[in-house]
Amino acid sequence: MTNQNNPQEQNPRSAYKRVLIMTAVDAEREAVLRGLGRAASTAGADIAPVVDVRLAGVGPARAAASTASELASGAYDLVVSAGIGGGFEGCAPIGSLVVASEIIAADLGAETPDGFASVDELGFGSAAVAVAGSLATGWTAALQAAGLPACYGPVLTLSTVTGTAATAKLLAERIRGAAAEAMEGFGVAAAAHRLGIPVLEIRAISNRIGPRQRELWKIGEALQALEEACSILPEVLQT
Ligand SMILES: O=C(O)c1cccc(C(=O)CC[C@H]2O[C@@H](n3cnc4c(=O)[nH]cnc43)[C@H](O)[C@@H]2O)c1
Repeated sequence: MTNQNNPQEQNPRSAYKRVLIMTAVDAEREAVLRGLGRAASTAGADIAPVVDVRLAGVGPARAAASTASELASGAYDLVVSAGIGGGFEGCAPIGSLVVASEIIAADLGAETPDGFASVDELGFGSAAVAVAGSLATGWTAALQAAGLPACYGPVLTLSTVTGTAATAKLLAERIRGAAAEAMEGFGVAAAAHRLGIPVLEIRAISNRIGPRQRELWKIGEALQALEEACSILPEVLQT
């Protein structure tokens, strides 16, 4: 992170001058800030982009509205949806990180007698937003190189946290390779996409997706992983 007074002059070598990170809740925001703070004390921090971390609120609608309002300043050239999330079994264990390869509104569509039909199939736009691909793969590789368990795969956005094995199975079957779910990514991405601003999503896994067992969520572990991931981000943005 750099001083925010004059970003254009302070980071001439970064492709991204000013980055907006949106988190749902304050505990996530604090974890992101701790990670960025660690990055600020490492070599190269003088050319790192300016990063602002703002609250999105919980759920895609709040996230879209909050992100659109932040982006109205015209100051940002990259947006990141960051926070904790649920991990699909066999893909993303608790404490690991998932960098989105695609951000998918998994419940945006219609139930039909033949199963779920997405908005794409219904002819009302797309339920997927593409991410800044090389940045996303670069972040994943940097996380892995730092010894952190990280994978690259579709991250689903849902307005309702999945709470049964049956729904988890349906989602995994419907969205091939689905790695994680959370509640804000598509809202953040929709706001960014509308303005043509590249977007990323990262989720630190606090719980397994399936039967609801809130008492087993490892939020502290996930927030620690989120902090680690964000300590690496400025370096990734400079390469
Ligand atoms: O209680 C706490 O200390 C605390 C700290 C940080 C975050 C929370 C939340 O409950 C945030 C809710 C947030 O988490 C995402 N999330 C996490 N797991 C899932 C999931 O399995 N399915 C969907 N979303 C999940 C989601 O993005 C929420 O906004 C609490």
